[in-house]
This record gives sequence, structure tokens and C-alpha cells, in this order.
Amino acid sequence: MATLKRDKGLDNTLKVMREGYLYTSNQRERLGTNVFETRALGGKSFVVLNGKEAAELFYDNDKIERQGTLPKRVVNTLFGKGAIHTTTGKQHIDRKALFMSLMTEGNLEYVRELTRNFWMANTERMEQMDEVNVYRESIILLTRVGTRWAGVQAPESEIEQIATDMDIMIDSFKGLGGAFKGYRSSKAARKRVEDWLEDQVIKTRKGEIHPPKGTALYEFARWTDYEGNQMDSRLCAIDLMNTFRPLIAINRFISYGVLALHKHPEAVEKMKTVKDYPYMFSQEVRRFFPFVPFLPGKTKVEVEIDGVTLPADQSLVIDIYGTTHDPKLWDNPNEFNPERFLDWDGSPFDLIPQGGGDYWTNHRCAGEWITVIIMEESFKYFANKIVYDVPEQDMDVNLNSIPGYVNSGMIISNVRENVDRS
Ligand code: HEM
Repeated sequence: MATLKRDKGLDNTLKVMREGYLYTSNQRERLGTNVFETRALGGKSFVVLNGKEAAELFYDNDKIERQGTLPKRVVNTLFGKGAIHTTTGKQHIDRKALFMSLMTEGNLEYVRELTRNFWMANTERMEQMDEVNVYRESIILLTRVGTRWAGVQAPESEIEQIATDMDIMIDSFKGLGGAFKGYRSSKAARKRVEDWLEDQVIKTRKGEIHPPKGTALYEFARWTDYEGNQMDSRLCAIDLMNTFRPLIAINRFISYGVLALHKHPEAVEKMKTVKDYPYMFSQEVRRFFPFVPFLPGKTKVEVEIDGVTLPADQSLVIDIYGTTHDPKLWDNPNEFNPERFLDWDGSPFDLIPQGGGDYWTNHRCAGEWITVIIMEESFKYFANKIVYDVPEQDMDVNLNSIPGYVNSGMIISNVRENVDRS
């Protein structure tokens, strides 16, 4: 039986924030082990897990508990109090079924159509801009897609404010370590959006507004749990937001993808000519670029991993970025290569940028299919429907900062429609 190695230090939070996505792989290399213990968030002990076997363990509901392990601050700003992410057992499975019931063929096709149409309709606006910041432009566009898809009313005059509020909330997970000066503004953003959505839940229930059947607003407002109870209107607003706020976070993947199209010009052509290339390219963007760094849990019982025994009640994190860059799972993991997905077996435990395991019984992201669809349509648009220049800018993606982003946001200029009028 191997002994558990440690990153010494009473509290490594600052070190984690300084080394960012590379902290865990640096430690694994230094300690010569796949599983190690570190202390963070006020000296609390966490065991860091990495790889496919670790993901299988992490998503075993008999062995690992997720409830109560998310930092309070992230719950208060990013997900909302009582959100699906914080539930467990029967309550989780019951409410998760509601989220998954939105993922019908029709709703998935609709989100594809919305993305395609909104990008096309946005071309004229981008043509008139000196420079387009793809990160920023995508937030607004995705807010339009997300609110429309969810069936909520978002007046045109408020779209920019809603988009900004969503972005503030999403960015709030950078406040994990130490003081976070954005905490107050994240909470204020959350309150504004919750108020706006709660009003629509109440009006839907009273029959004052009529969202279409099958939309998140319609289904969430009417839903009753396994005991026959309606969700409290505030909680309903919180989880309604969880159907489209994360959709706005796809802006990060879109800016990463436009960067990848720029760095790999052959991909632009392949996007038009190679079957399934938009899908493979999107999967590779999700694998390659940094977003969610790790996810927390704790052992319910004594478990064994990589020859190390961990006691019950041990806090854990699964290393998301480390697993999507594990050389045992991915050949040349630090190379951007969409074709690696030609023969990928679709395992739920290796490509885990949005969590892993089963959609209905684990906490795996309910919006993963939507994410890939929106990415495919966005990259097809940038590769086929417009042409543009890429001016001098800082295109680095800093792995030492969480959450990751393209430093410049990914600027393009001189946007023109790409129409063959011959
Ligand atoms: C940039 C795109 C996205 C990323 C990186 C992302 C990431 C994640 C991650 C890491 C989790 C937690 C998995 C776990 O705890 O095991 C999660 C859960 C979740 N995501 Fe996403 N997500 C994205 C897009 C979406 C979209 C478009 C939706 C819209 C439906 C969505 C809805 C959810 C929900 C409802 C959960 C909670 C599931 C549960 O607790 O059972 N996400 N997501």
C-alpha cells in the first residue's frame, strides 16, 4: 500500500492561485505521484485526484458525497442558494430530471438554429465596428440565445446589462482564494437577475405571461417535486437561471476557438470540407483550453485509489484540467489536434471539462450537449460565413490565472460577409 504524499505548507491557497491550472501537475511531477494531499482554503486538507480511474471513483455516488463541498462563496454568487448543484440523493435525481427533460431533439435543434441565426444577424453590427472583441461580443449574443431558448422575456434595452451581470457571476469563481473584491458586485448582479426571473415565474404561474410549452420558464414554473410541491418562486428563479447563465459562459470557449482557428489556418478549410470537423474541433477546444480547474467532493466511506487508502470524510478535488491533459489518456496532450476525436470512444470519464459520469444521476453538466452545439455553430460561422483580420494583440492564454481566458479577449477587425456571389 502506497503512502499519501503531501505538498507541505499550512495553507497552499496562494500557491494554487499563483500556479493556477499548473499547480496540480507541478506537484504531481515534484512528488512523483498521481494522488497527493494539499492544504488550502484556511488550511483544510484536500486530496487531489487525477485521471480516468479517479473520475470513475469521483462519480460513484456510493463512495463520494458532493453535497456541502462547494465553497459557500461560489454557491452564493455563481450557482445560487439551493441550486441543483447543491442537492444530493433523491432530491438531486428528481430535479435533475427536470433539467434533462429540456434536452429534447426539438430544443437542441432550436438552440442550434438560434445560434446560427443570431450570429448571421449580428454580422452587420460587427462589420460596423472597428474591432470586435470576440469574448465580449459572444456574451451579448449568447445572452440573446439563452434567454430566447429558456423562454424568458429580455427586453432589448436590458440585454447588455443582463449579459454583464451574467459575466460578473461567472467570473466570481476566481474569488476562491483569499479576499475577493468582486464578491459584492457578484452578489448584486445575482440579486438583479434573480429578481427579474422571479417576477417572470410569478407572472407565469398567475397566467399573466405565457412562455411556450417546452421552454425552461414554462416547465420550471409548473414543475412539482416527488412530493407534489412546487418550487418556491425564488428557488425556481435560481434554477431557471441555471438553465441559461452557464450558456453565456460558452463565450470563453468561442474566443478560444477563434484563437485556435487563427493559429491553425488549415482548420478553417477543414471546417467546410471534413465531415464532423466542427464537432471534433469543438471537443478539442473543450479539452485543450483551461476553464473549470477542479471540482470538490468528499469520501463517504474508506476508498482506495492508485494504491493509496483514503479514510471516510476526506475532502477531495478532481483535477479537471489535469485529466484533460493526462498523457495516459491523450497522446501529446499539449498539442491542439481535433482529429484525436476521430476514434474517441466517448468515455464519460476522460473528457470531463463539464464534469463526468451520468447526466441523470451524477452532477455532470446538464448543458454539455447544448455547449457543443453552440460551439459547432459558432465555429462554422467564424470559419465559413465571415472573413476578418486579426490585429496585433496579446493572444496568450495564461495558465497561471484561474479562470483562464485569451488575454486580449480575442480581437478581430475588418469583418466582412463571406459570400460567393459568382
Ligand atoms: C462553458 C460551458 C459550460 C461549462 C464549462 C460547464 C461546466 C459545468 C461543470 C464543471 C459542472 C459540474 C459538474 C459536476 O459537479 O460534476 C456543471 C454542472 C451544471 N451545468 Fe454546466 N457548464 C457549461 C454549460 C452549461 C450550459 C449551457 C448549461 C445549460 C443547461 C449548464 C447547466 C448546468 C447545470 C444545471 C449543472 C448542474 C448539474 C447537477 O448538479 O446535476 N451548463 N457544468
